[in-house]
Amino acid sequence: MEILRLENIHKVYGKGNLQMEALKGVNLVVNEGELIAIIGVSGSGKSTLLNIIGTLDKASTGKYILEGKETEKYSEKEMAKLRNKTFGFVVQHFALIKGFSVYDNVEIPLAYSKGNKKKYEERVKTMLTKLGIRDKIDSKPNQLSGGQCQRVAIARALVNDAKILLADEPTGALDKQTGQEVLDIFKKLNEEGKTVIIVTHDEKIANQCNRVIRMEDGKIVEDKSLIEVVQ
Ligand SMILES: Nc1ncnc2c1ncn2[C@@H]1O[C@H](COP(=O)(O)OP(=O)(O)OP(=O)(O)O)[C@@H](O)[C@H]1O
Repeated sequence: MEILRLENIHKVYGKGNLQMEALKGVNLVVNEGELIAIIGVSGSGKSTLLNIIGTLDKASTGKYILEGKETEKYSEKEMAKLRNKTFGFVVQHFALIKGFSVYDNVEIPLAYSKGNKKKYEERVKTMLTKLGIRDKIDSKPNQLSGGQCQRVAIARALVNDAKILLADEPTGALDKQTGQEVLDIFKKLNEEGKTVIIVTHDEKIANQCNRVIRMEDGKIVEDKSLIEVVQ
């Protein structure tokens, strides 16, 4: 089932002489439960595309239909709420808050939800257990390895039960083995039903995804399925 659709998306940064077109007419349909890699050289528009998919940024022109509704139709406030419940974000350098414990970092997305504190505490602990870092609950990020930091970031991305995980170079700051372990987590989450989109320039990572989208100069130049998706 379709979860999101981009139609003829263009993204222009800057003004006047300094204009730069980062996306030049991108069309893309993502179905629920896909595991997608977006690859391409530096500057080809991968992060721009991921940020538009995650509604962190807006297209200059074109249509974005998220779960059947045009994103243009949402107010800023509605969009923020929808973003928080739909997307989990993971980035290359983890983006953890240094002075916060692991627990506090993972709890951040819940701070915006109104609900039972006890229930949230259970939810954070469940996520930490799932990611194999329950014993690090009181540690600060500088006491953790890179792989452990990325697990904390993934736990944070999942704590709201996001349907779609968006990861921008999630293995980029990790050694090969730790990067593979992080990819294995994404694969497992995908098997459990999450839709996962990973930006990477590592072909070995991309080749383990079900679908590989190659970007070049702001356009999708290749979109291939590596594994038949059972409908
Ligand atoms: N905020 C911005 N203002 C102006 N230009 C930008 C901005 N963000 C990105 N760009 C430009 O848009 C183009 C696409 O950038 P983008 O970050 O999407 O590429 P990328 O494929 O993700 O690259 P990388 O692999 O290096 O992260 C680049 O030429 C970049 O310089």
